[in-house]
Parts: sequence; structure tokens; C-alpha cells
Amino acid sequence: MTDAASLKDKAGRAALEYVSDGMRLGIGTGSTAECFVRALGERVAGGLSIVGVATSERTARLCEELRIPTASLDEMPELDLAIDGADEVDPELRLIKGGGGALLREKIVAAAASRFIVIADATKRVDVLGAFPLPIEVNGFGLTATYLGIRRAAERLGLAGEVRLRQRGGEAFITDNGHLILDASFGRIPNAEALSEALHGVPGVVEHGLFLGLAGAAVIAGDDGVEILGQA
Ligand SMILES: O=C(CO)[C@H](O)[C@H](O)COP(=O)(O)O
Repeated sequence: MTDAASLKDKAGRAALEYVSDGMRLGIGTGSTAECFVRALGERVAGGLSIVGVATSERTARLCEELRIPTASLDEMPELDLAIDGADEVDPELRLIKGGGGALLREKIVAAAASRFIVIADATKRVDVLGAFPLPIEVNGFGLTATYLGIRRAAERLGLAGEVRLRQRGGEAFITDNGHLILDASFGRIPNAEALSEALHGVPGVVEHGLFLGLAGAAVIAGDDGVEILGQA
């Protein structure tokens, strides 16, 4: 069996096939996205000309280190392609994202791109989203009220489970946008569209990690090779 790190690297490198000269490129966050960025860095060093928009400060630093040219999304608000990892991918290419805490910028960048391709190892494939706790980015003001609002919205849809404030090193995790993350362990989410809409209706919720109708294709690396789902 191939280890997860090698599969992430395979998926990241395979995605390079969809990158061409002159592209305005959304660049994701996480360990799989990092494999893509490192492979992209090699191509840029070899003469490929692209401009990237990073989905996090972490990715921006890596791009700088690898001398990959970047711009802000305001400088380049329309992108040809975005490539990013995911925590879960279902058969309809609906995703859970945000394990790395970058979901807000990731969603804005994915939505700004004409095409959004997900890269993942095969362990990320699921039949129904929800085994991975759903990250929800929230404002710090009124955290408890927002927490209760999320619970009530989920309960109305028959979803329940632990909702925990994400911590890092004993302190609340703060996103690049200065917000907090609540990780909601609702279990199977058969009604992702309804949940997405309901969460957007809770004041204090900035964004959530359900990426619905955004990904056009997924590059999935498994023991038997790389599989492309959807239209890349
Ligand atoms: O959404 C993300 C970051 O916010 C990541 O893409 C997601 O967590 C997958 O990460 P990894 O490739 O490290 O498994």
C-alpha cells in the first residue's frame, strides 16, 4: 500500500497537467496543496509563467519561498483555474474543506475561478459527507450565541453532535481573517445543501466548509494510480 504522503504528492503533481502558460491560478492550502505548490515551483523555475492567488498566509509564504509570482485577489479577481485539497469528496464532487482553517479564502478563490479542481488521496473519498467534522468560521463576537444558533439550525434538519471550538497549542485557533473555527461533528450529512443554507442564516457564521457545486473535477490518487472524477 502506498503511504498517504506519496499519494498526496502524486495528486499534486498530476494536477500540473491542467496548468498552462499565462494562467491566473488560485492556489490552495494544506499538505496536498503544498505538494502541488512544490511541483508548480519546479515548473516555474523551468520557465512556466503563471500568476497565483494564495488561499492562505501559509501558502503565500511557500509561494514566495519558491519564487512563484503571486497577486492579491483584488489585483486579479478573475482566475482561470483554482487547485486545492479537501477533507472529504463525495460522488457529486461536494466537499468538506477547512481542516487547515483556510476555508473562507479557499471558497472565495474557488468561486472566483472558471474551473476548480480538487486534489486528494483516495482516503478522502466518501459516499456521504460528514465523517470529518465540518469546520465553520465564526466571528469572535457573540461566540456562544452563534454556537447555539448553529446547534438549533442543525437540529431543525435532524442533525446533532458535538460542536467544538478549534484550539491550537491550548489557545483558540485564529484564522488568517481574525475569526474562530467551530468544528461540528454532525456525522452523516445527507442534506448538505439545506445545511449550507441554514448555516448561512445564522448571524455570526462567516462561512462554512461545505463546498457545493464548486468543484468541476477531482484528481484522486490511490494505490492503483490517479483517477479523474468529473470534467478536468
Ligand atoms: O481545506 C483545507 C485547508 O483549509 C485543506 O485543503 C484540507 O484540510 C485538506 O488538507 P490536506 O491536504 O492536508 O489533507
